[in-house]
Amino acid sequence: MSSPLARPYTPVGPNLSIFDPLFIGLDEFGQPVHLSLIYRNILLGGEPGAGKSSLLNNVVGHAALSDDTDLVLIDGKLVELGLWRECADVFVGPDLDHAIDTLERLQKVMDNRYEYLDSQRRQKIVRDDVMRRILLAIDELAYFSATVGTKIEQDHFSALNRDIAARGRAVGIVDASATQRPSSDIIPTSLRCLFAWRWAGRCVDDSSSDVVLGHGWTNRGYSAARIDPNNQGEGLLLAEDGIPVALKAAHMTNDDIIRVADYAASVRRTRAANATTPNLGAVA
Ligand SMILES: Nc1ncnc2c1ncn2[C@@H]1O[C@H](COP(=O)(O)OP(=O)(O)OP(=O)(O)O)[C@@H](O)[C@H]1O
Repeated sequence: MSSPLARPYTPVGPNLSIFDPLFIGLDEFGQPVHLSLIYRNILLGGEPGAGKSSLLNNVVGHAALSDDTDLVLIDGKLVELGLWRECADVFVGPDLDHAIDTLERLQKVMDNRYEYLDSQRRQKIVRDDVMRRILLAIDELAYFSATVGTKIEQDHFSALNRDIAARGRAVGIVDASATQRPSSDIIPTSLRCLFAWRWAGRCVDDSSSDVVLGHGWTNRGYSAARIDPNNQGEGLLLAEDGIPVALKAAHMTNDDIIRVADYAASVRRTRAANATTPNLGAVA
């Protein structure tokens, strides 16, 4: 089986699919790096300013231009993903109750989809399935799991996110979570292991880098603490079956994002107006 990193071709939007490879940046030789999101989750970690939100915007941008994908965006800072609000089926700002309510509904969608697959004697959705794919993007994870609300609410949020990351992939739900607090309480091993893709931007120390990439990578010579703090967007990208590769993340300026988001929103409005089939996976 070829590596998901090796897929060479991405069509031009708006006919993108979340099944198509996502262009995510350049490797240390200046070569484009693509990755496949479907059936996988992506975790982004690193110190403030490392470039996580910028990279997450690439992920959301690809999904926004993907005709088969709904967006569920949860943004503790409101402004990191806020430019995609018009494209989103659900947009959650710094509101833990709303975030929990949204994840509970997503969990229900996930359960319904499993019942449907079971009734069809199938294990996972495929490209020509009627079920729409869903991107769940969360920035900043720690805001909801450790900062606001009570411990019970935070744990409930974390449990929901973990369940969706664990069971959502086969039913077309991709979880992309970012945090500037890569510590074991925010990203326990049990959560990290659910993310096939992990990108560590500049980290304050080796142990933070290992929290994102996995224990032992620093000892093998891969630590995001060695990244120049002035080199924003530079990081180490790890696929589940590989070794970390240096990646300079693709970067969209604010104006770029506004242009892409406005275009994607208008395509989505047109599609919704012309829709003839019900949306089986709607979370809105
Ligand atoms: N790939 C990139 N190429 C060039 N510049 C970048 C790149 N990524 C980020 N930057 C620059 O770094 C700044 C901070 O990036 P970003 O907001 O993505 O960091 P962050 O890790 O999300 O920080 P925080 O945790 O504080 O939100 C951006 O405003 C941009 O100027």
